[in-house]
Amino acid sequence: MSPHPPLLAVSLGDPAGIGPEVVAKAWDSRRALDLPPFVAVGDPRSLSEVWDGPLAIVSDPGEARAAFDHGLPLLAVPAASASSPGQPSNAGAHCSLDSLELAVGLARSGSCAGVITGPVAKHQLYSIGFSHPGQTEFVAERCGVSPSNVAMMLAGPTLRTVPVTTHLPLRDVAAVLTTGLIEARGRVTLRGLQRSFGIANPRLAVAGFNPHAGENGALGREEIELIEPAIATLRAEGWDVTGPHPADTMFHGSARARYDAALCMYHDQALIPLKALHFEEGVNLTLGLPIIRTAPDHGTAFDIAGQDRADPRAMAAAIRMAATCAIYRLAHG
Ligand SMILES: NC(=O)C1=CN([C@@H]2O[C@H](COP(=O)(O)OP(=O)(O)OC[C@H]3O[C@@H](n4cnc5c(N)ncnc54)[C@H](O)[C@@H]3O)[C@@H](O)[C@H]2O)C=CC1
Ligand SMILES: NCC(=O)COP(=O)(O)O
Repeated sequence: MSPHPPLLAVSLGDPAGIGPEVVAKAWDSRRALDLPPFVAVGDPRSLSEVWDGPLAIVSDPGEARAAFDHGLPLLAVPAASASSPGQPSNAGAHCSLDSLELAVGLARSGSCAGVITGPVAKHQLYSIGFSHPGQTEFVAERCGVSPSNVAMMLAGPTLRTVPVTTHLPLRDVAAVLTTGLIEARGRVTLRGLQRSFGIANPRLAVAGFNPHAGENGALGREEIELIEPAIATLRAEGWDVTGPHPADTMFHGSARARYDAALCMYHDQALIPLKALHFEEGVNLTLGLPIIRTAPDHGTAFDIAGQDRADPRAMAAAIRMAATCAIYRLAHG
């Protein structure tokens, strides 16, 4: 890490999930993993339920840097009622949303150099009136960016994927896919590869939608009618874009070596290969924002919460990636 690492904000996510545990374990490993300083944002009880380490309650993020060596700095957002690990509640969902709001605000105001969001349960948030598909779209809205102009990138050591459509029923995907949306996600991805990863001439591989990328129209016409025109436009803008590729053959090792990111048509097309290869260290990164936002690739894992079984490596990778992007942006604008 750089000699002056940036301070980051980390929301704990749902207090009944594994977010508090993986954030605490990441802090425990801060020296071994050379993590930058961060301030956690969330419910103090959710941490003390699962962790015996030292908490440093702070009232201002400015206090966090000095506290970080000796205790996990926490901006407390107490839940209205205590929640037990593995047992989500409305109070916990409200707390996760308030923590997200505060942590995103710290990044937007410049008090922190970026935000890492802990896992939330989408169905819990929907049940308290959350109207965004996920945290990605929430953060975009808070930053004044249209959801179609951001991209959810899942990044691991040998693969980066971006789904064009995110959280919607599979049967609705074809109706939502448009050439304009594919182009927009492709453009955000290509610029993000330049801006956040320092790849001067990024290569984007675009997946088909149907089996065998439509088999020349015999197995579906989305490739011909929607995807090929989007690829042609991006190429005409000068980008290195290939496809549409049959999705089943674009993720093996030698195929992955031919591109910097894969643009996929729907959630599972992008997330299955990433999690199959890199579940333990996968990072979810939102491209196209004025701020830096990352998250671990996993969810709330209510099935193991409170059992000391949660692996903190994806959270640590998300913290590290946010710091790397912040340092890169500081140097290159
Ligand atoms: N960024 C976010 O906020 C995300 C939130 N979710 C939410 O999480 C909830 C649960 O989703 P699932 O599909 O069950 O995915 P999940 O990632 O929570 O769990 C899937 C499986 O992986 C295991 N697992 C997950 N993270 C782990 C870790 N760090 N260490 C060890 N084992 C781990 C779990 O125990 C479970 O068996 C959903 O409500 C979903 O909305 C899911 C993905 C991302
Ligand atoms: N499956 C990825 C995921 O759920 C991440 O969503 P988001 O809350 O970061 O938008």
